[in-house]
Amino acid sequence: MADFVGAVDQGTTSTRFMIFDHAGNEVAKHQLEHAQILPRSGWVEHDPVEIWERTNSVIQNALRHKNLTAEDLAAIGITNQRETTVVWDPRNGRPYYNAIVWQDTRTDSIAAALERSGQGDIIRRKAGLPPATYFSGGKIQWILENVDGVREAAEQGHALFGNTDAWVLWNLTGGPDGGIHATDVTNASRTMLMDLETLDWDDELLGFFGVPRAMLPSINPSSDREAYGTARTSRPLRAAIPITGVLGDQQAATVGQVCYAPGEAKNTYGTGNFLVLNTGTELVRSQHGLLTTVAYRFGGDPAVYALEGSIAVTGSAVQWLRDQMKVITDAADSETLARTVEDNGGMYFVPAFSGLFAPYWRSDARGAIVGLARYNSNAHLARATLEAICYQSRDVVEAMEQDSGVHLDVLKVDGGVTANDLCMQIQADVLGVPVSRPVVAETTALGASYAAGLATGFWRDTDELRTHWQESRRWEPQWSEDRRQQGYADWKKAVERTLDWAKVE
Ligand SMILES: Nc1ncnc2c1ncn2[C@@H]1O[C@H](COP(=O)(O)OP(=O)(O)O)[C@@H](O)[C@H]1O
Ligand SMILES: O=P(O)(O)OC[C@H](O)CO
Repeated sequence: MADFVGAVDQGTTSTRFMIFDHAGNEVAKHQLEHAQILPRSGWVEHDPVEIWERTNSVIQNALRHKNLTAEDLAAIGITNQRETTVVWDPRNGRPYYNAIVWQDTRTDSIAAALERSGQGDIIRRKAGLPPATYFSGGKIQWILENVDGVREAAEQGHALFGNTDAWVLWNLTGGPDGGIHATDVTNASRTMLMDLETLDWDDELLGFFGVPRAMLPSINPSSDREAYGTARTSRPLRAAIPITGVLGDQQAATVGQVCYAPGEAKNTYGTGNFLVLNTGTELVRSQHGLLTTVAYRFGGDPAVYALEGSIAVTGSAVQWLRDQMKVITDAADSETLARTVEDNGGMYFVPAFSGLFAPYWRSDARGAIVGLARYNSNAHLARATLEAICYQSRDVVEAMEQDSGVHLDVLKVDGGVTANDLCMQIQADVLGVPVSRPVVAETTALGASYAAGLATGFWRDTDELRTHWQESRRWEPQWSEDRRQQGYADWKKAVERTLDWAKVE
């Protein structure tokens, strides 16, 4: 009898494999980073072969470290960085080009042209998304137009598209030897190619980007007994394990944070930040710069939708302090350094490296540090970086409250940055509501395991999953209302200064 469920979490900076027991406790984990390839300003790529090799290694290592075998796993889930686009040749498994990452802005002229032609409004209505560099449609178009031979190959069925879920799934299920080409509704809802009502690829949308249907994976529920087949490759599992859960990482975190009722929300702090609010089985169309997206679909149940506030740069601003500016040597040092000052010393940092995502959607924005005086130091910059993470989250919380009428009485958080105690305290201060982190902080992998385990009966239903959630830490707001209001007003002024900077053709 298999006592555990496993999940691959293929993220922007790393890939991990995690194993959970029946009570949702972490049993094993292995994680490996992959290279961030930055060929030009605004371009961000990953090597899909490296990602697949890392996936293999983390599965093997997580099992080996705990003396487990594949037979100990009842099922596997896959969750992934969304939108990041891989196009490969199914005859040999070779990618035609590096994966174009969600943060990459090379498709800004494609997005601008969609807006100019009026097609942007059709994309908003059908796909629930503003035309932006963020989503997969423009990235596929770019590969079709710029990589020799791919368009012809795609028309003949020799080029497959997938986000990294589909790439990992295809490889795990046999690769060129019968690999399954499939994705789930949550990933498909991030392409600008799927109609949110029919939950199918839409010919009009495919036409906007010139994407042949033959390259697209089948769209399936996020939790499904049949669609994703079994992991049967000799490596890394050496046994046939059913793959029964697939969903985008932010939707997986929503499932892991047990946000199963309309009005429940979570905010994940990783490379970027992603606030997701469950809106139930009704589509809510944002009037304030949020995305309408699919939260999850379990088996034959109706799809559950969400409003999402996606922020491109949060934890990656801390990486920038470390790698580019050499202000710190480790992400955790951002806290130590920021604690040496009382406040930001008047300095605001808006890390609009990829333009601004929600709620602004301005690809012409670029990063700015404003309010500088000779008094300011590295410590103020560290503090301003943590504040930027929190103010950007306030921007999307405000938009969410305006769109949905839901007023949060507590913000559920998770992700790498939540290890930063000062940042979480600032978040409570900036929002004026408590911030709460669960015991299992790896909610993304947990949610993918839940999706997989629900399909096989390892877990009965979402009521059972709810009983697993436990708070580990809570931060209460401490700022006065005056300080909160003044700080936010200054932040909004700083955001204004970043706009209309980059030239979009
Ligand atoms: N103590 C910390 N303080 C601030 N940021 C941190 C800290 N620890 C990790 N991070 C940031 O968290 C991010 C990684 O979080 P993770 O949830 O693993 O992200 P992802 O899933 O996007 O790869 C990195 O951008 C890193 O800079
Ligand atoms: O891999 P993460 O955690 O940075 O998440 C990336 C998002 O899915 C992008 O939409």
